Amino acid sequence: MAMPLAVSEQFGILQTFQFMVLISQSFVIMNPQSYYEQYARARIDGRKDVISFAGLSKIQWHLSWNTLAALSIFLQNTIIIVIGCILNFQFCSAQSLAIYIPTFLLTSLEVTAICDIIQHFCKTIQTFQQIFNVCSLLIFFAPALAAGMFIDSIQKYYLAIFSFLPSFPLMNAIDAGFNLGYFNGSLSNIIVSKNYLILQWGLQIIYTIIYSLIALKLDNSIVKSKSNVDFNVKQPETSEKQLQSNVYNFGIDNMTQQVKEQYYALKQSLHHNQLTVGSEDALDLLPIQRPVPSPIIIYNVSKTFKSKDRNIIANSNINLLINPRTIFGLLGPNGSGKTTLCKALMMAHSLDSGDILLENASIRSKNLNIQKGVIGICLQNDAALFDELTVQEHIDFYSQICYKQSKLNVIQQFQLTEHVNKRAKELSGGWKRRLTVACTLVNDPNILILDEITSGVDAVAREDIWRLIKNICKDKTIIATTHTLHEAQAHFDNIGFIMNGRIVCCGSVDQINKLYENKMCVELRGYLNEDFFQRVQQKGIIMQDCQNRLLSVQSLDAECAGNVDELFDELLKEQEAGRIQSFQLSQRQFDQVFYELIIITVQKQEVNNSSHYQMISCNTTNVSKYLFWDESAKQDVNIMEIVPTETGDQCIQTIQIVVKENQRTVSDDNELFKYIFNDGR
Ligand SMILES: Nc1ncnc2c1ncn2[C@@H]1O[C@H](COP(=O)(O)OP(=O)(O)OP(=O)(O)O)[C@@H](O)[C@H]1O
Repeated sequence: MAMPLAVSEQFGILQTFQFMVLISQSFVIMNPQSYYEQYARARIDGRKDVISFAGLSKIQWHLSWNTLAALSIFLQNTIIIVIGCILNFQFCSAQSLAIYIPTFLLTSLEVTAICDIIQHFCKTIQTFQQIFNVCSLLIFFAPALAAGMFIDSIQKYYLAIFSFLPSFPLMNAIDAGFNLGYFNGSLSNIIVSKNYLILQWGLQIIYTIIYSLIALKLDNSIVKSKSNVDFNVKQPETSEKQLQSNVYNFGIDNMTQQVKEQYYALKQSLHHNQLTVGSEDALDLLPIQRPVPSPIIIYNVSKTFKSKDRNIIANSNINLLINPRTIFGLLGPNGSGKTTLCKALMMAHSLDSGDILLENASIRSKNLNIQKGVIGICLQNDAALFDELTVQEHIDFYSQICYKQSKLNVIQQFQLTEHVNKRAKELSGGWKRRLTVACTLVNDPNILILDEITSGVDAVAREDIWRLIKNICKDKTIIATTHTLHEAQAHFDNIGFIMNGRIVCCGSVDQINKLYENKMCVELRGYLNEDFFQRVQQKGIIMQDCQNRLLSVQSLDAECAGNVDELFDELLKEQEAGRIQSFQLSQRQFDQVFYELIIITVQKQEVNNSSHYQMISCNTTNVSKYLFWDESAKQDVNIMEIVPTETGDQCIQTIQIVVKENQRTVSDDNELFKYIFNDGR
């Protein structure tokens, strides 16, 4: 071994080398992926797979891990020292090696034992890192720096005191002494000459044993292989809806390893992505290959939710063809089945019958490729957002887990720039909705499902959101649900009205408007006599009351055959004659069309072979009585729901009744009552 140079002779190189040593040590201790963090992760995780794989007992595994850990640190430092020897640095003498190498080994054992203790008090890897870093600062660097700074000015024999401290402060003090250029080699001489080295090793062994015993005592996971730690610490708490949203938006269920494995396995097996359809009927209906972009075909889709006492038909024989790159709106009252259909599209539940073709593949083929990366869905209530994450963190998070990443700068596009550092919980409803849509678009899906994305958003923000979506998503097929009729009229290309799980009307906004262009609404103060009605009827105008005549303002519906002018003239004559004080003639609005459709649907006695819908009005008390008491009726009849009518009469309620499949059809209310309640009431 070459003789060490004097400090003054090697100062420049030494400084550089010392700096490297410091950096390497900082890296080991501070880096989140550092060796110790890996160790803690393994400990916190429990690594049952490693244990069973190696066939080791838990304690054996723990000890082997400790030894491996120690060896790894030892190797790292040995390399540094050997380089130092080759470069003939002062501290790399045989004497120094004798101090350092075994000390590093022992120190590493101590540190892993300390990791065990720290991890016991940590619920997450992050907390572990934080505590470990603070401890590192306190027990590694602070004493080391202090010792390094004063090492030349203190009496040599006081250095012995350091030997009685837990050993790594001492060794790091020596390290720092070297690294910072304060130390000139005399300490190693003293330690060796006074046999402090042996004392120090002895102490290190004792400390390691003590730390390990404390760790063993504290840490049940070693003994019971049961961790009290949530390993999924990088993930914010995730609700079922959020999970669905993540899965269906981005295709990677990063919450459970199992799903991830399945995903990759399926991805591989679906390498040769062929069109597959779920039923032979669908095969008959649809050609095998379709050009891209392809329409979405919803064919004969039905879904019934079964509960203990009743079945809810959420979707019933739905058939829709949604052209690519168009916006299709699903409108319907609460509980009509919109969300259920959206969920069917994203394969959140199995279908009772029918099939859906997306991107030339059937959802029944369980071809995960068609959902992952293809469909983006914004569920209601901003389910994809995490309260504690900022806007930027959301985009980063979804960018990390997405299947294919959009080139779009969604933050900019959705004008979220000034909110990037706000947490989701600090955003207003409208901004949350924007962020939800932005998160969905990170994955650049071909098909976008927007379930009531503008609910609770003011009119201006609503327009803004739609303007942005239409601007950004020109090449996407969008299926949107809404309760806002104006929104549907203004922004959707085609609309499907859904009621009681059935599509009752479907077409373009223009087509639907056209159906009603001759339908007028008349509001007037005063009363029209029978003569008036007869007169207009002769002109082909059919009018009827739609509200209570007792009100001073009378509302009437009028269906004109293109002769609105004549109706206006007749009304004017009535006003001049003093029979009415004022009147207003207007075209039926889109929302009135919608409400009318609902009324028509519920009034229409739909009878077909498979199921039968009835609306009946009856006394609430009797309904309740028979609903719950007449067991034989319950076997044959499913009561869907009880909807109070708007008559204001509390004892009259409208109930909707669905007769089970293959029961005989019932043609009128009386017979239905008889059928249900067996007593003709
Ligand atoms: N998981 C389920 N279990 C049982 N019933 C369900 C389930 N999901 C939906 N339903 C029922 O299916 C029907 C349709 O529900 P869906 O959520 O599809 O309606 P919707 O049109 O989206 O309503 P809204 O406009 O209120 O969101 C409702 O009667 C609902 O109670």
